[in-house]
Amino acid sequence: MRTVAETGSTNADVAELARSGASEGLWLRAERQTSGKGRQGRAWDSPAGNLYLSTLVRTRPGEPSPATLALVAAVALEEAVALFGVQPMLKWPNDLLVDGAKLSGILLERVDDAVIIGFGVNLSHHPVDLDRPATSIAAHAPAPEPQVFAETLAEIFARWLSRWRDGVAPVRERWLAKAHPAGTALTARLSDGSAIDGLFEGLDSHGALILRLADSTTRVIHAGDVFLL
Ligand SMILES: O=C(O)CCCC[C@@H]1SC[C@@H]2NC(=O)N[C@@H]21
Repeated sequence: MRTVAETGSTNADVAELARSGASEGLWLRAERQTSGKGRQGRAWDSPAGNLYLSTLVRTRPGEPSPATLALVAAVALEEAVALFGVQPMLKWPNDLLVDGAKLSGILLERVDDAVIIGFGVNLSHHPVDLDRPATSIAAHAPAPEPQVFAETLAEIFARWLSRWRDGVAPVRERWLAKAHPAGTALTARLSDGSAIDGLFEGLDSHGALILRLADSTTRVIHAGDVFLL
């Protein structure tokens, strides 16, 4: 694992390395980021003390849908966090929540056949944002050292990645076991600003969210933000 004191974004760095032919298995951790990227074009505040870590997966023909790597990342992170004494709940697509507050974020980006996966985890502190409540491991248990957490996560991720290559089913099952139950009321906010209310029905084979709407039809959501009602 490579560690740097500071960079703009570990995802941007790993994307650059992927373009120049870097192999799968590369991990890059920064102690802080100056231009951390979140989902949906948001910024990810990245002061020292928390985890900023990215890796790269090279996808191959015949493997499960690359979009389902979001589930691999989420189940690996959930397992790592639980090892440090905090039991989070997964929220689609790959947020970890503790008592409804966001503990971490995962950002997936495509570069040709590579998928860059970036993990941001609030280990020792969290941003205060009344619209989007956040929390940290430190708020519930002793905060791990970022390097120790990073190495633990990399090991667990490798295990889930290899299971995923044999088929997405066990990853999907694990995700569902750790997520909000079927029937949970959710609002999905799409990138065009529209919002859809529905009940959580499950995940399709690409890991997309299936919502049961009030008129009993289902709607498949591929990208967006989801809020628990
Ligand atoms: O918005 C989210 O929930 C996703 C946040 C992802 C943040 C991580 S921190 C490490 C990696 N580098 C980035 O610039 N972003 C991801």
